[in-house]
Amino acid sequence: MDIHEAIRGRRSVGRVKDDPVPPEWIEKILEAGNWAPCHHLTEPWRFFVMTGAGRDVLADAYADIAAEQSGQDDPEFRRKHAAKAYRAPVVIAVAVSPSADPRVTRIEEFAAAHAAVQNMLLTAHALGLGAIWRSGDPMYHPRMKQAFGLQPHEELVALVYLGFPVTAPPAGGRRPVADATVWLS
Ligand SMILES: Cc1cc2nc3c(=O)[nH]c(=O)nc-3n(C[C@H](O)[C@H](O)[C@H](O)COP(=O)(O)O)c2cc1C
Repeated sequence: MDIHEAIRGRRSVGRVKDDPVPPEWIEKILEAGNWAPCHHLTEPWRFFVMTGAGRDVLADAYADIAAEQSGQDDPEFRRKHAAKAYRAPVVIAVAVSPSADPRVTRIEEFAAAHAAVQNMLLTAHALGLGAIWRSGDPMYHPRMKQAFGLQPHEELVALVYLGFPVTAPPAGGRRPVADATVWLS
């Protein structure tokens, strides 16, 4: 797929089938993330690939966070929130592990991890998969960090849900790029 076609044709696809995604496709998506640019070659991204029961880690965290925030803890309530983890057959949690090197600017470590996510979304799209970058308040909760064994200085930056799309997404839209651009010549 042509790069411009991939960039413009990629859409956030939230509704995907339960069908499994071939592991080699997942590897391809991870490989794309791993080739993102990064200042000082820190490669600060970390990937947690959840499939099948591996998604229970995320489900339990969603349920615990919702229970803590609402004060409700009945099984039905927990199940409803846990269900979010099973919206796709593959969920890849992307974290950033910022380097301690004094030359490194923390915000740039996040920039690199975000670039990794975009590489992954584009690769998923080029493979014909549907994918969506999800965050949401629970992603930033300490319980979510604990779920993936992150250290205090590390953060989750994305929960990438992916699978085979149920339907083709509607065409996207953006304002004209000129509206976001200043030419200095
Ligand atoms: C940092 C980030 C976080 C996002 N979090 C969510 C989310 O929690 N839920 C969601 O439905 N979409 C989320 N999105 C996807 C955006 O809603 C989506 O990219 C936007 O609507 C544009 O649609 P498109 O991706 O199809 O072009 C997120 C996107 C980014 C970049």
